[in-house]
Amino acid sequence: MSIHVDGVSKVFGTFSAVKNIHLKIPTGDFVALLGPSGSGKTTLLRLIAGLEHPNTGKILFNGVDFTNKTVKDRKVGFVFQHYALFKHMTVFDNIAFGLNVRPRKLRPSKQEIKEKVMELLQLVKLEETANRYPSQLSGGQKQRIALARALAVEPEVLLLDEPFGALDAKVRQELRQWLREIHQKLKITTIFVTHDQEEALEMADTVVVMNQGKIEQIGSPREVYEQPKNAFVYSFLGRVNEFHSQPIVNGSYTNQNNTVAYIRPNEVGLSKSNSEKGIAAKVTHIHTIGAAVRIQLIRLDTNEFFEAEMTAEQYKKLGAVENGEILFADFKNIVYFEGNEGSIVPFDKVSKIKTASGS
Ligand SMILES: Nc1ncnc2c1ncn2[C@@H]1O[C@H](COP(=O)(O)OP(=O)(O)OP(=O)(O)O)[C@@H](O)[C@H]1O
Repeated sequence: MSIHVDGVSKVFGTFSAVKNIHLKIPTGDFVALLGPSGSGKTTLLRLIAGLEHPNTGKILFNGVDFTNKTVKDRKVGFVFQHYALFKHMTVFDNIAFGLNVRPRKLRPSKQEIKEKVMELLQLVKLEETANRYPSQLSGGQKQRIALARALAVEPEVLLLDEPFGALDAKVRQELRQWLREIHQKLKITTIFVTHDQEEALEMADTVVVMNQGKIEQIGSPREVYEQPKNAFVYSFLGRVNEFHSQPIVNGSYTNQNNTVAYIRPNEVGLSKSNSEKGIAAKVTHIHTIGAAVRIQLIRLDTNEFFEAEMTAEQYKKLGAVENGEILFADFKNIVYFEGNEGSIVPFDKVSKIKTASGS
C-alpha cells in the first residue's frame, strides 16, 4: 500500500509537534524516520496509524483519503519499543489474538488460525516458543513475537516505533538483519522510527531526516549521507568536527557570512612532520574503539577541539603518539554551511583571504 502524507500538521495545546509534512511512500518501501528526541517522529507515525488526528492536511492510502478513518479501517500493524505482549497469554495465543477477536463471520477456523500462527513462528524463527509465556522470553525474542503478532492480521502497512530501542547492541544488530530479510520476503510497506543514524542508514531504502517537527531531507541512505542538504543533516548522520573561528582551513580561508566548517574525523589526516598545509595541534587524548583509533586534539591557532579517526594500521604508520605531542592536521574534505542550520556553501564561494603568514 502506498502512503501519501499531504501537508499534515499536529498541534498539542500551543506546541507544534509536526509542521506541514509532505511525504510520499511508494508500496513496499522500507522507510526510516530519523531524528533527535522530540523531532516529531512518533507523532508522525501515530498520525499515519490513525492514533492521532491531524489539525491540517490529509493522509491517503493508495490514493484514497483515510484522514477521517479509524485505526481499524487502516490495515496497519504495530510494533512498539516496549513489547506490548499480553503477559497472561502464551506466545501462540498472543500471535493468534488479532484473529481470535475478529467477529465470528470473519474469523478463520481454529485449524486455519493454528496454521497461520505456526507459519509466523517459522518466519520469526521461534517455533519452539509457542507454549511459553512472555516472561520466559528474552527481549529480542519478545520483539520477534511482537512482529509475528502484528503480521498475523496481514497488514498492508507495518509501523515500528524504535522496535529495538530497549535491546543490547549485539541483539539489535541481529534483529536489524532479520527485519530486513523479513521485509525482503513480505515486501509490506514499512515505516520505522529511530534516533540511531546507523540503524537508519543500514536498514532503510529511504531515510526521512526530521528536526523540530519538519522534514530536513528525504533520500536513500547514500544520498542523505553523501549529499546532505544542510548542516543539520550532515552533523546528525555521523561524527563531525565543527569549526567556527578563523582561519578555517589550511590558513587561506576565512569565516565570513556566518559560515561553519565541518569535517568528519575519518577525513582528518595527521602527520608528525609539518607539511605546507598542516595545522598544528596538540594531542589531548588517544583511545581505541575496536579496530579504530580516535585521537582528540586542540588547534594551536584557534584553540578549537577536534577529533581524528583512523584505522589501527594508519595509526601504526603514524608512529607512537603521546598526550601533549604536537601533530599536523590535514583537513581533507571540509564542507561549509551557512550557520548551524543553513544550506551548503560551495567551496569557491567561501571568501578567500590572505593569512598572516601570507600563504
Ligand atoms: N500527547 C501529547 N501532548 C503534548 N505534547 C506531545 C504529545 N505527544 C508528543 N508531544 C510533544 O511533541 C513533540 C514531538 O514528540 P514525538 O514523540 O513525536 O518526538 P520523537 O521524535 O518521536 O521523540 P522521541 O525519540 O523522544 O520519542 C515532543 O516535544 C513531545 O513532547
